[in-house]
Amino acid sequence: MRPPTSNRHLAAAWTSPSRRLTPLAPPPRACSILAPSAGTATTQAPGNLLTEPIGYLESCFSAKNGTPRQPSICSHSRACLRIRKSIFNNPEHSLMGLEQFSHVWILFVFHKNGHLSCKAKVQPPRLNGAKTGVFSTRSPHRPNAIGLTLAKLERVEGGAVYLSGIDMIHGTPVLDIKPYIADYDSPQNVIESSGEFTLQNNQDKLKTGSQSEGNTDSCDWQQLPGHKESQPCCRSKEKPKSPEARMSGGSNVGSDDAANSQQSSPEPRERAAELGEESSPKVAQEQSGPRSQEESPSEEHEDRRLKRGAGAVVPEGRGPEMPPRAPPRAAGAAQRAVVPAWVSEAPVASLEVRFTPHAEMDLGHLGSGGPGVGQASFKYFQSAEEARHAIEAVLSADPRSVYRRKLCQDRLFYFTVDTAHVTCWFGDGFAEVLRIKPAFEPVQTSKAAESPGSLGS
Ligand SMILES: C[S@@+](CC[C@H](N)C(=O)[O-])C[C@H]1O[C@@H](n2cnc3c(N)ncnc32)[C@H](O)[C@@H]1O
Repeated sequence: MRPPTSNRHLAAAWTSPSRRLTPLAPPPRACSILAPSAGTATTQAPGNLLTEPIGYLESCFSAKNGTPRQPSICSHSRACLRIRKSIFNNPEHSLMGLEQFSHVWILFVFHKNGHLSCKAKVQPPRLNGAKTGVFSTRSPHRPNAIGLTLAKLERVEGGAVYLSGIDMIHGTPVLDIKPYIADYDSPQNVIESSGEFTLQNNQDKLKTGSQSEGNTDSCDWQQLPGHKESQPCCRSKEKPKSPEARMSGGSNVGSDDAANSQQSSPEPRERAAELGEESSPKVAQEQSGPRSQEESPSEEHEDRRLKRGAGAVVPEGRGPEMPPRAPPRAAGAAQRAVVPAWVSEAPVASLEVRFTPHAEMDLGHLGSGGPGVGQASFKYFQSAEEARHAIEAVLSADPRSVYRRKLCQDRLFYFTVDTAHVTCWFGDGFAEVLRIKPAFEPVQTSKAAESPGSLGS
């Protein structure tokens, strides 16, 4: 039976690593991605989406639950991507020069979306139950289940790329890697450069495209009634760094372009960085007043095939729907990345994170491969302290779905990071870690010696 949406195709297609060049059902519009098949001259009919993962991510997060909602939440989260030999006979050739960049964009497939419907409106955790259009969010549940993450490039080794600050789970099919180049990828720097974008055309972009270059961190991805469990959201006590800040502190040398553009980092970008949205062009709403665009009541029941384009309407993020579009921005605004108020002033506070003495002890044992732990130690973290930071970062961002946050407050929450299986509960304004046990099935890396845990800092 043919699944109803291309999303279903996309997610299903990548469940099996052996699957190659999967044609998706022709969508109503032309779209094409050529698969980077080694030496193959690939042709395709318009409307077919042909992709082949360049590799499958080895990540310290084994499941969606507890995985940060954006990469900047947890700087210690690590992963490794090995370029497959079926893509390039000599994978290392394809990575030549990449080590000169400090950050990379990772394009990937949300292959574990689970339920495969795609709604026009979603409920980002940051909105605590309010809805907004899927394209104004970073929800994994989108017409094409493609994710975009800006990760720190720790090092390149042969045909493998070692990353940190990631928000993808183990086994995620990766479609592409691109270097982060601030001059190209940041509105501020686009304007300052003498490249192909001018102030004027950037302003035009902002005016015409103000609806939904999805740069919100939304996460829940709670797709409305019936969908019980969703995924984490992102606010963090751990102060995430902008790409620029991270670059300047990093050991990698950025490109000239990237280096030049590190010097200016407008305040809105810092805020965006906290949301993991640090460097894609932002053309959302200004934080000044809302402007309504009504939608028909029936729209919330429509899936992606039925209707697009109408903006969601939200009274300051408190109503059932999201804030509306902002009025045309002033000329100066084009020089800055802008995000809606509901992103920068989300109603969900970051949490204080506590560890019970028992949990502290567990963590110590796990880090040292101590009693009851067998030979398990961390594969990605370099120390118990690092594991602790990562757990704190994940929890302070309140990884619960809106459903859990509102209706199951007293339930225990579990997640796994690296080899640590964490049990905690949430109280008013805090999360408390109760137990940390070795995960039964620790995240595997293909070679212990090449574990991202051995990354230099
Ligand atoms: C909100 S998305 C954001 C991803 C990316 N930064 C973006 O903006 O497209 C991150 C969440 O997606 C979920 N996730 C990560 N990898 C996934 C995968 N392979 N399949 C399905 N969901 C995934 C995790 O729950 C994680 O918290």
